[in-house]
Amino acid sequence: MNILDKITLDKRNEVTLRKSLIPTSQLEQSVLFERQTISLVNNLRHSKSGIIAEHKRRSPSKSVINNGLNVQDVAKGYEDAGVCGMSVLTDGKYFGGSLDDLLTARASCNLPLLRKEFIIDEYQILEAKAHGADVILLIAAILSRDEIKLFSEFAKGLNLDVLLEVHNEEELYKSVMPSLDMLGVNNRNLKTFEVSLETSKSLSSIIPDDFVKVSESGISNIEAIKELRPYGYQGFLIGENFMKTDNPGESATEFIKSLL
Ligand SMILES: O=C(O)c1ccccc1NCC(=O)[C@H](O)[C@H](O)COP(=O)(O)O
Repeated sequence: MNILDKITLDKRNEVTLRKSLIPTSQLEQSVLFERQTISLVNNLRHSKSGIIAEHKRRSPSKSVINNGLNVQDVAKGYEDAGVCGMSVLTDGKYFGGSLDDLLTARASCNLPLLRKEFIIDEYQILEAKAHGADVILLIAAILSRDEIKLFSEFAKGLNLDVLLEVHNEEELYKSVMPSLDMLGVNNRNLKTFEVSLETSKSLSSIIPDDFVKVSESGISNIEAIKELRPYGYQGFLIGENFMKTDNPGESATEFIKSLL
């Protein structure tokens, strides 16, 4: 069983439990449910850096990255650095995140926030909206085409942007549809955890121009971004490179300064 299968299996049990504890009507009554969302895709279209900076305490590939930070400082630091958006991992078991992290990030900055989660149920999209997210992630490797259509249309109905993540050609061909805003290529091989920018480069030409292209994972220097831009990438999702430092906001500031 690969890591995504394991995560998805656990997620199904987790979502069943969460649904039994908090009814959808309660999520829909959250004050944040009525808030006007901020579009990440618009920011990326007009940005010079295209950086989406992530809050990530640990991961299956790296175990601990950084447990000593608070979300508020990280969110404010990223906003001051001038990133386009912030990604907040909300999975607890594998990434050490939570919906509280999303809520804290929402209270701390005005950046578009991506709920970085393994979405397998519409309920998680309602949770995202109720906790201040502007964007959801859908992962093609764990969803059928029908599920991608259902979840992306549901998210668009809530004024959320949709980032669809693929790892290969097959996932890309299966997923392309008008209810997506951004197509993300994940450079991390989930069997070996190796990262290679070649994945983004090789898939770029088959991503239709209607979508903003985002390269995800393993971006650790500005040279990577300079290499990826000629392939049409406008968004760059960076986690570990910032989070492994004592001050992710400062690292993002330095990174963006040397990029522009
Ligand atoms: O990061 C992992 O080890 C991982 C393992 C299995 C599924 C997903 C995983 N990561 C989620 C992400 O997409 C990354 O956190 C994100 O792209 C940032 O990557 P990085 O800059 O390499 O931290």
